[in-house]
Amino acid sequence: MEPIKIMINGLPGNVASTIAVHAAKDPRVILLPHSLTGPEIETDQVPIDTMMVELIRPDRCETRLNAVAKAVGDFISVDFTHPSAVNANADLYCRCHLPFVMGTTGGDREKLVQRVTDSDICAVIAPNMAKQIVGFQAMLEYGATTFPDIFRGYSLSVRESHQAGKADTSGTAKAVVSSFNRMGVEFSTEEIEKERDPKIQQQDWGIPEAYLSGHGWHTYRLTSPDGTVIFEFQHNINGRDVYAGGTIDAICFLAGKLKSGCRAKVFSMIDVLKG
Ligand SMILES: NC(=O)C1=CN([C@@H]2O[C@H](COP(=O)(O)OP(=O)(O)OC[C@H]3O[C@@H](n4cnc5c(N)ncnc54)[C@H](OP(=O)(O)O)[C@@H]3O)[C@@H](O)[C@H]2O)C=CC1
Ligand SMILES: O=C(O)C1=N[C@H](C(=O)O)C[C@H](O)C1
Repeated sequence: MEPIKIMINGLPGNVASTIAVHAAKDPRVILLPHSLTGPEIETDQVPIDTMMVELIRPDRCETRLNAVAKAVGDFISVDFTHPSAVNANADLYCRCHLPFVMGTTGGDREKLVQRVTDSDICAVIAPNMAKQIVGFQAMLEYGATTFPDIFRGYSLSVRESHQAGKADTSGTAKAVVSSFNRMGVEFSTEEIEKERDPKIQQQDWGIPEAYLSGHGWHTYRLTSPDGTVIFEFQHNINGRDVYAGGTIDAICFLAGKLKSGCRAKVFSMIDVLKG
């Protein structure tokens, strides 16, 4: 298969930068030297591997995306930007007929899916690209479908810790809560306990100092009504490298779907893992 051209949006942000460095070395993809960036970014380019990547601020994004598409032909956009940009960026990709992988969390998720199904493109949308976490989510979905109400009456606590700059509540935690809801657990995503204080993260949680600026630790605890039974699920990720493999798999999966003529469809990372 020919390498797939991709644009990684969200540079010089943390996750976009990590994924771009991996992509630049991966023979399955060709990283285009352009990236949509935030309104606050003042530099015009950023080094990734051996290339300089042009940074495109929101006021120029549509003109530049159309110009790049005209110059290089088909490509897949990969979005690790900001929760506040999710719906506007998806709208932009749809208007420009650009299939995309959306790793960014937050925004109006129903509207996001609807926008793609009303368009002539396809997208992979998932709050977590780490394949082992996606596998865990698939197990929970299996449980929810096969044994609905298995945890009815149980109480749930959800605690997540991320770097201080994280703008939203974990999208992964919200997705996991929705599976537990389908297993009969009454719990609202507003009840998710967020930790963003590096001091507490290091002292109370034991998160290594090197990863205070980049981690995603999640603990889900289910307790039976009389307190005699406890289940605890935990996934603790240090750094961001783990998201790169799944993201590049998602790009390849999406390219395959487009080649087979698929349009107006949203896929999850569970679809990618199964595919
Ligand atoms: N699906 C997954 O597996 C994972 C998802 N994520 C998600 O990825 C997202 C990014 O996380 P992270 O890299 O840590 O965040 P950062 O804040 O480090 O980076 C976000 C970048 O996006 C830029 N940005 C803001 N608005 C726009 C816009 N309209 N268009 C393009 N770029 C924009 C920001 O610029 P500025 O500084 O100007 O705001 C910043 O450079 C989050 O939603 C996070 O939850 C993270 C890890 C894994
Ligand atoms: O912002 C992050 O860092 C992460 N965001 C995703 C989320 O909100 O669940 C995935 C992971 O937890 C890291």
